[in-house]
Amino acid sequence: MRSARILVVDDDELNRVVLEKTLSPKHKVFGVESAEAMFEWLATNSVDLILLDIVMPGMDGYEALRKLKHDERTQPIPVIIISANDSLVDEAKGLELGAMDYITKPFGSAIVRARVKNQLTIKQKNDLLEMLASIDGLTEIPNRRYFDEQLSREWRRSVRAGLPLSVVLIDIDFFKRYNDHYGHQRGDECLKKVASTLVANCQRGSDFVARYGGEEFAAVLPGSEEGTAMALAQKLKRVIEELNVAHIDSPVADHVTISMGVSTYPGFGDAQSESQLIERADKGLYKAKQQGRNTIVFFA
Ligand SMILES: Nc1nc2c(ncn2[C@@H]2O[C@H](COP(=O)(O)OP(=O)(O)OP(=O)(O)O)[C@@H](O)[C@H]2O)c(=O)[nH]1
Repeated sequence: MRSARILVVDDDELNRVVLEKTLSPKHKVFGVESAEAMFEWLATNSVDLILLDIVMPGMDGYEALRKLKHDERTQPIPVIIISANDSLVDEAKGLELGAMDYITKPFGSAIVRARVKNQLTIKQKNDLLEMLASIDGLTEIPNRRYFDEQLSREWRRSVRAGLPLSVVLIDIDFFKRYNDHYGHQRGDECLKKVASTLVANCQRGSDFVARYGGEEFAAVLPGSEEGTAMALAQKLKRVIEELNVAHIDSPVADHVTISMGVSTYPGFGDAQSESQLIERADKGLYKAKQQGRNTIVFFA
């Protein structure tokens, strides 16, 4: 098992030190003395597992657990309660609130190590499943499911922070003709090449590209306004042309080209939801197709 990042939340310094000794050096262990300090720490740090005490001054462990499980950013972090409260009622309450395990104090080092190992194994498997469920099988880039989830997250973040968010819908021109002419297998190869080229050229900050549908891709550009999004779309158009993948049956060029629709929030006719943002990019893409393909249209 790889080394994990573990956060110990306990007001008793001795407990923190003992747990750190128990789990180091195999794992990187951090300690904070209160639930409030935990949330502060989590705002800027990532962690694989939390060991949480219940009775603490200020916010208690149950309240902290409830809060952790209510926030989509901290909800997936497994929590093991380590508490001197040894009644079945306490244990049941902790598990019902979403803790993965409950260890009573005084604890034995071997038990702590074994239970931590179990939870980390489960987390690793869950992370792998989550990753596999988010990847498109053919192109090995993020799939539609990942796109929908992330766009929705980025949308909320942009609205909250008052920051722009752009979407680019990308469609390979005359791809049916490509398949018909070169065969489905070459079609698959072409999709893979286009996908990896789009991804390689869309790496800034939290930008990402996903496979949106058959021969459609979508780029999400958090923090980018119209000008930046259009500049990126121009670049994507150029790099796909530069791939120079032969497409002799295409009426627009002798190589593979793409058409794009771009939309930005906030725009002139402000989108009220992420689906409206996509709708507008889709209208842009439709216009780009109408205008003869191998082109980009911004839709406000
Ligand atoms: N090889 C391959 N082809 C696919 C895959 N997914 C979708 N397609 C094909 O993509 C083609 C899309 O065709 P259309 O929607 O008519 O679009 P188009 O031919 O690109 O035409 P325009 O978009 O109008 O330029 C269809 O022939 C699909 O069979 C895939 O995974 N592999």
